[in-house]
Amino acid sequence: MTAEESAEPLGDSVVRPLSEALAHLGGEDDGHEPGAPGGEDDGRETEPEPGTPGERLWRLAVDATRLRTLPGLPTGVQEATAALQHLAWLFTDDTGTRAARVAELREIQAALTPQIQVAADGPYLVTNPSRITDWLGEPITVLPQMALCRCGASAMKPLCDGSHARTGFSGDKDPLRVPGHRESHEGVQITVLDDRGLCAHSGFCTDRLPTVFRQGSEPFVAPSGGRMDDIVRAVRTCPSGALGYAIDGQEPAPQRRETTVEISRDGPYRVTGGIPLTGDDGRPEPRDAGASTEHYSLCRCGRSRNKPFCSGMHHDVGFTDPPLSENPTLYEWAGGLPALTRMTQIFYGTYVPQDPLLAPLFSRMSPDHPERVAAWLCETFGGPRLYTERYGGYEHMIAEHAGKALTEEWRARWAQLIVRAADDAGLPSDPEFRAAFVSYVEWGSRIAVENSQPGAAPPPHMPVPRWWWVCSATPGSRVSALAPVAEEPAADLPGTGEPLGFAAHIRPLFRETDRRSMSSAFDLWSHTDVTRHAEAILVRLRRGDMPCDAPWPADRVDVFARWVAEGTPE
Ligand code: HEM
Repeated sequence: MTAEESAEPLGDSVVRPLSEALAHLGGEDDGHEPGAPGGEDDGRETEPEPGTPGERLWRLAVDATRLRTLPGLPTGVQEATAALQHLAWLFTDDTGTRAARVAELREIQAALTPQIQVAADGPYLVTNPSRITDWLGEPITVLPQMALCRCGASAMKPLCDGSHARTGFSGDKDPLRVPGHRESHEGVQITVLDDRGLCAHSGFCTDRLPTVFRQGSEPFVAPSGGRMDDIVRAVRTCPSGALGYAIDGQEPAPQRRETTVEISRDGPYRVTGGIPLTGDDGRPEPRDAGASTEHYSLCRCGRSRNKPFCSGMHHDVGFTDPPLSENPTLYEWAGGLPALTRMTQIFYGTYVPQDPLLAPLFSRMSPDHPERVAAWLCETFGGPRLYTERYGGYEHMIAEHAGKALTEEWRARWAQLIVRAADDAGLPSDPEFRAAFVSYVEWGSRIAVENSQPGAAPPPHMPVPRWWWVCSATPGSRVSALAPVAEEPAADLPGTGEPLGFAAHIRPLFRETDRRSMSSAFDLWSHTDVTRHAEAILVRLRRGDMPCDAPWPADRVDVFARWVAEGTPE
C-alpha cells in the first residue's frame, strides 16, 4: 500500500470518527488560544514526524490503542483505533515484525472484555476477537480492535472503510418489522419456541426438517412432524437464535461453542460462543425475551428491518459478495467447511443412527467423526489440507476402512443417504455440482469397499485425492451460466417501395432465439414454413405477443405485412 492509497482510509476511518468523538467530548477546544504556543496555528514550523510512513502509523496505532483502553470514550475512538491498527498492519511488510506488533497491541488492550459493540449508525466494533472466519470456514486475520462493515457499502468488506458516514446509513429498526414475540408450539415430547421477529431466514431448519418447520404454512412449527432428537438438532443449528426448545417445561443450558464470527456468503455475520453484544452506550443490546445470547445473526447488508440483527432482507435487496471465479473448486462451490460439516453432521447424526443397516457399523465412531469426514471432503474438493494436517491424512483414512469388509449393500446405502444429507444441508443442487459430488461419492465409496476387504493392499503413502468438476462440466461451461444469450443485431429494414424477398428481408428479421422457440411447430428460417403460417404469424406480430420477450416495432411489422400482401415472394 502506498502513502497515497492510505490517505482515503485515514480520512474516512480515522480522522472523521476521531474528530466526531472529540467533538462529542468537547475536545474541539484543545485549551489553546488560536495562535498561542502549542496551538495548531502558532506560526511555528512543525517538525515532520521521524521514520517511514509505516513506523509513524505504527506509533499512531499504539497511541490510539492506549487511548481506546480508557473508559467512557465515544465509539469513534474504537473505530479510529481499528482503522489505525489495520493500516499499521498493512504497512508492516515483515511477517515477524507484524506478529510482534499485533502481540504488543493485544497486550495493551488485554484487559478489555471481548465484545461486539454496535456503533450508532456505524460499524460493529469487535474488541479482542478470538476467531473470525470467512464463509468457507477459513480464519481471517484478526487484530485486537476491529471495525466490521454494517452498512453493506464498504469497499473492503468485511472491514469498515467509513462508507456508512458517506451514505448516511441509519442503524434504526424498521417500525414495520415483524414484531418480536416468542411463541410456544407444544408437541408430545418437546415444545418448540419460535420468535419470528428474530428469524434471519437462513433456511437451515426448513431445509433440514421441512415436516416440522413448514415454509409458507401456519403455524410455521409443527412439533409432531419429526422426531425429538431431529428437532433438537435442527433447533441447535438455527443461526439467528429465533428457535429454542423446552422439554418438560425446561429450556436446556446454552450450547458451549468456540467464540466465532462467521462472515456468511451474501448474508449476515453468524456469531457463536456467547460473545457479548452491546449498544453504542455500552449497555447490553436489547433483545426479545428468551432470545439466545450464545448465537445470533447480525445484519451485514445494512437493510435489515431488525437492526442490528439480521431479518433476512439481504435476500430481498440482492446483497451479494463478489462472484466466485469462473472455475471455482468444488469446495468453494459447496460452501466450504461449514457447508460440508453441516452435511456430515446430518448424515452421521440423523441418517446413519436411524438406518438399521448402517447404525451398527458406525455405533463406535468417535464423536468428531462428522468433522473428520468433512475435513477429508474439504481437502478432496480442493480446499485446505485439513485432513492431512489435523487427522493423519491418507494413511489414517485407509487404516479406518481396513479390515471392515464393507459390503456393496452397505456402500449403496451410504452413498444414497449422503446425497440426501447434501440436500438437507442445502449444498448446491445445480447439475454440474451434483454430477461432480455424486461421481466422487461413487468413486470414493467403491474404493473404500475395495480397501476394506481382507487381504487388500492399498498403496501405503498416497496424497488425499483431489476431485474436480466432471467432463469439464464447470459452472461456467454452460452458455446460460456465463451470460444471457448475446443480443443479435437488429436487421436493416428495406426502404419503402423496395421489392421484398424472403431470404434478403424476412428471414433476417427472425433471431436464432425466435427460431429455437418455434422449432417444435415450424422453421422460421424456411420460406415454405413461413409462407404456410404467414397469416397466423402476422396476427401475432400485430398483437405483440410474438416474440415473447418484446414486441416488434411497427415499421418491422409493416415490412412483414407488405411481404405477405405481395404474395410471400422468395
Ligand atoms: C467417498 C466415500 C467415503 C469417504 C470419503 C469416507 C471417509 C472416511 C474417513 C475420512 C474416515 C476416517 C475418519 C477418522 O479420521 O477417524 C472413515 C471411517 C470410516 N468409514 Fe468411511 N468413507 C467413505 C465411504 C465409506 C463407506 C461406503 C462405508 C461403509 C458403508 C464407510 C465406513 C466407515 C467406517 C465404519 C469408518 C470407521 C468409523 C469409526 O468407527 O470411527 N465409509 N471414512
